[in-house]
Amino acid sequence: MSIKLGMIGGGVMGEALLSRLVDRGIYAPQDVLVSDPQAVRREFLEQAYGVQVTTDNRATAEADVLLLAIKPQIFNAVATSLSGLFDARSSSLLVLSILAGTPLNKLEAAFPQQPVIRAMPNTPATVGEGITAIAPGTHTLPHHLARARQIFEAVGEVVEVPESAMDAVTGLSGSGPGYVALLVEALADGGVAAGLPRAIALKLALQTVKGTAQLLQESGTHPGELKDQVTSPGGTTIAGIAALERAGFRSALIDAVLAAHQRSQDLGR
Ligand SMILES: NC(=O)C1=CN([C@@H]2O[C@H](COP(=O)(O)OP(=O)(O)OC[C@H]3O[C@@H](n4cnc5c(N)ncnc54)[C@H](O)[C@@H]3O)[C@@H](O)[C@H]2O)C=CC1
Ligand SMILES: O=C(O)[C@@H]1CCC=N1
Repeated sequence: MSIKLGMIGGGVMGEALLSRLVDRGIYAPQDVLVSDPQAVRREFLEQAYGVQVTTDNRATAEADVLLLAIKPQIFNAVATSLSGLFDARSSSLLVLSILAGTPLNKLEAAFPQQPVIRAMPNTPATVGEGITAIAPGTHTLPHHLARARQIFEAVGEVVEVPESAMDAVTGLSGSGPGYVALLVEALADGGVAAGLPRAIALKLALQTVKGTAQLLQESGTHPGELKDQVTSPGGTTIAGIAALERAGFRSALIDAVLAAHQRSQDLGR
């Protein structure tokens, strides 16, 4: 069995990455081995993407690249299941960890002498619109970083940051899709409160968020300038913005990023 990509944990984020990597031809399905204790996940991933599946975490380390996509809380158990594997290994295994909070020094202790890269993708990766921050470890060489870039560019954009920035990245772009989903839902609720049918309200909310993000990105306009362009004197938008300011909208978002940043730090302890 020749395995090029091993993956430990085939849940939400693992699948998001896997689906695009296979779809884009970065890996052939038969070259991928996913380990997951849940039979239902293994059967689904095998059928949906044609990848190989196992319950044996050690088998995934036969690959050239190992993607860790388990919850940070079970990292120690997974590390124990792999112990001793690297003592006699002749070739290096590139380890890519997407675990929130889990620091490089902890990862590197579990994969002695191996190149390890800490990464933080986000769920828009599923549709190729993710953004992933990557931070190199002690044994990471330029070709390892290039490989990580190639893998994560299959699911969106990639930025390189020092590891010290990773908890902040997690609080912003890693967790960000949750905040934006809440925003879309709340905007639709507002539309419903103002008398719109639910389906129309959701469509309006979603396309407004998507279109505004695209406009900001493509035009390079500063968000404050776009806000000014929408805001007619004595008009509707300034009435809405005043209500948002009274409710502490901006500080709520700043606090959300800070709280998630803190939680990411706590998970690493
Ligand atoms: N969901 C998200 O938006 C993002 C998640 N992450 C990170 O990705 C990682 C995975 O998160 P999700 O995919 O959301 O979680 P998930 O719970 O959907 O997936 C985790 C998978 O690991 C499997 N698993 C449990 N014990 C295992 C073991 N001993 N060996 C192998 N597999 C095992 C589970 O059966 C499950 O399928 C986390 O560390 C999280 O911090 C990073 C960026 C975004
Ligand atoms: O909520 C979490 O812990 C993970 C990490 C970033 C997004 N989801």
